[in-house]
Amino acid sequence: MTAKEPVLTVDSLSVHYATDRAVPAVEEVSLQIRRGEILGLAGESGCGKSTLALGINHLIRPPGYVSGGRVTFHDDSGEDIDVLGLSGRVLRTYRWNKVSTVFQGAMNSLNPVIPVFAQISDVLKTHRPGMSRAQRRDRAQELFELVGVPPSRLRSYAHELSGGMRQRVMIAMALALTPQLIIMDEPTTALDVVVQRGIVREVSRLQRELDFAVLFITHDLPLLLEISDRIAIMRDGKIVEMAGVEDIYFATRHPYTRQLLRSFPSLTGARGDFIRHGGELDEETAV
Ligand SMILES: Nc1ncnc2c1ncn2[C@@H]1O[C@H](COP(=O)(O)OP(=O)(O)OP(=O)(O)O)[C@@H](O)[C@H]1O
Repeated sequence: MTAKEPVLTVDSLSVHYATDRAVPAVEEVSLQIRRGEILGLAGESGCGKSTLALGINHLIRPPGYVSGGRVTFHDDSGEDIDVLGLSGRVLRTYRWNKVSTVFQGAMNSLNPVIPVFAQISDVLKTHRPGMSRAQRRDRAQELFELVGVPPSRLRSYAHELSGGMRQRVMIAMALALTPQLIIMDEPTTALDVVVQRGIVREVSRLQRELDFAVLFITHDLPLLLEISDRIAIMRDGKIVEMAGVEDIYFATRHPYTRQLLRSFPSLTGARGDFIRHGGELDEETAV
């Protein structure tokens, strides 16, 4: 299996919201996420990024509905899974085992009355019933170390952790079952810039170490230029451009992408120094 093979294919996916004024939130979107890559998805608020993420997870709820298209997960076993055809237990297993998601504000979705260890342990208990308590504890400890949270915090409750630590715990949970793809929808928006950058670096490092693919969604194009292999630009429900990071930055073909790039003044500084080159972040310029 090579790095260039797709892990997920979205084919002409359309999602509408049946409100008073019908909203076509995602319109005939086609894209592929390749094994082991970070695909950035950028676009201004309301362009349909979160709806696309929900669609990929088969999580669209009324008044939303999928009006057309397919989502296919290409499992590393060689099996192709028709995601929109899954339901019940098989769908739940797919969501944690194959593809996991860190949603916007997810750090507030930790249960406040249960220590974080028990929450990670629950995921393992449900999906890996053969694991003993000691194995679950060891795995939780290993996951905490991976995401940079001292394992001594395993007994903590969510309110005892900083926002950044809570988000790291959410990322640890998303990694728990070694999924092949992690979808991150504005995972750091609620955090201050320094903490945000720390977490994004961690995600980038983990991705290189563990080789899962990431769909990283944000309106923060400079951030995507730092961490992505390729970037898709979304506008009014459609993907208007998709290309490698350097092509997006130096040779964008689309006027809307140019407009988005111009809207970030910091991008007019040291030109392109912060772009991801061969998977390495430039530590000095990637502030
Ligand atoms: N539950 C809903 N009911 C009706 N319309 C919705 C619903 N959720 C989203 N929409 C509409 O669908 C469109 C796309 O919204 P979506 O949240 O997917 O965009 P987004 O790019 O993720 O925005 P943001 O960056 O602000 O999260 C918007 O016009 C939004 O108002």
